[in-house]
Amino acid sequence: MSTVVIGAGLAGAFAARTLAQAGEDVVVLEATAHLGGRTRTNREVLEHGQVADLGGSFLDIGQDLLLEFCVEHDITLKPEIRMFPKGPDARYSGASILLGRMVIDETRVDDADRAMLAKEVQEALDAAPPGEKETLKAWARRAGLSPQAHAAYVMQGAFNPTARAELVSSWHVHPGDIGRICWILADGTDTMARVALEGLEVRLETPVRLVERTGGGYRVHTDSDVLSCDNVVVSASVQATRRIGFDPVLPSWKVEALLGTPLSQGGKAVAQYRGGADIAAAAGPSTMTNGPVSMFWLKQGPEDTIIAMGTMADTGDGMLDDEEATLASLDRHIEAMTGVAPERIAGIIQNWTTEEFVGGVVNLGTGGFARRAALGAAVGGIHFAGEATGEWPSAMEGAARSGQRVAAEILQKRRAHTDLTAAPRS
Ligand SMILES: Cc1cc2nc3c(=O)[nH]c(=O)nc-3n(C[C@H](O)[C@H](O)[C@H](O)COP(=O)(O)OP(=O)(O)OC[C@H]3O[C@@H](n4cnc5c(N)ncnc54)[C@H](O)[C@@H]3O)c2cc1C
Repeated sequence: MSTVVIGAGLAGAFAARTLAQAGEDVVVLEATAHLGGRTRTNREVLEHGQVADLGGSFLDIGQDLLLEFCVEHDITLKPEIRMFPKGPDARYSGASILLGRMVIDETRVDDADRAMLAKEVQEALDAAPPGEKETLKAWARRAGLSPQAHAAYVMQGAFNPTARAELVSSWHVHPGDIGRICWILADGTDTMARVALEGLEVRLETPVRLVERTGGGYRVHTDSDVLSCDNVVVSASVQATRRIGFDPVLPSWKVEALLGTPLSQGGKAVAQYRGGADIAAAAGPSTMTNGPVSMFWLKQGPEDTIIAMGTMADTGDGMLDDEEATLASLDRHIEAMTGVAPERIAGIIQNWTTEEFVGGVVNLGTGGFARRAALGAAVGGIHFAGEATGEWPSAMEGAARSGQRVAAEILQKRRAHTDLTAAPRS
């Protein structure tokens, strides 16, 4: 066997697929019982065969590798959703996000108030734009926003769940290069990894414990097996990579990069309701809130059902471990939008903070490109993929591209070796 890929998330799936297509022998070892990693989809809990995406769900404009992959493999994308409207001057910005539907303290902010808040924020953005690394809170203070505009501006940071929304860098919402046009996968986000891994050898519930260098290659240790190979692809999150043993130990620059790269913390809540048409009409494509569900969006299903999916920051208040309390809060947010207590028929929440083989949500670009380069650099025949390792920051596209990158590294090395051994001796 030539390559062992650790992890069946998008990075591992795209690495394995690219290698296999080039004729390499590949085995994928996945710690959990699921394909897709942080694009996990639950198919058991919701009624009418509806799927619950527990991790990544939006393919945003610019995620071209994955969008093309979906088109090529007949993976159905739901029609485009504009999560956030354009601002008054046709820009997407921290202010235009505020033009979307909004619930603060479980009370709907009416349209006139929202427009006032957005105007106040837009004027402040024009007068004193935030610095690239300035946090939402720091800028809101510097700009002298009113208390309500401050609250509304800062709560946007929790949209891509993070423990301390106010400490997210302004870069994440201004300029708003997120949520311009998004697509959701009709059959669940994990469909991409499932399709990419079709026909490949994948061993589920097989956590890798140790990667050991031998004379000419590597031995990969699981609880029940030791696999020998020429190359290893590590596609686990930074948190999960820290738990894998390496013998000899990884060089200090790699360890420092792994230790210095935080993941945001949080999860996802998904609830299914009756009365879908009324909820859709009142709530619009997406609603921002000041928690515990930071933002939710809707997907209509059969028989007038509707699914609300929301991201949750882990603020340490225990909500991510309290399914009923979290779903009840989502109910109250829907009620705030519609004026009627909704009839919930199913629900599920996913805590990524405590997920053993992930340990968080995403790397929010806090590392900078120097750290990304160190995270992605190979150590001998050990190649590192994953959303935190590529130029594309912290998203499904970044993960998939990083998988292709490590596959190219391995194939190039293989070609160079073949050329060398085939070269005539002079
Ligand atoms: C709640 C949430 C919402 C998100 N929303 C979006 C979104 O809307 N759009 C978007 O583009 N991105 C989104 N993301 C981010 C996106 O899902 C991730 O960036 C991407 O899926 C990461 O893929 P990956 O392959 O790098 O890592 P992972 O998906 O973490 O895959 C790594 C795999 O390695 C396995 N593993 C770890 N350790 C071991 C071991 N020792 N042995 C064997 N296997 C191991 C893990 O179980 C996992 O399956 C979201 C993420 C979350 C959690």
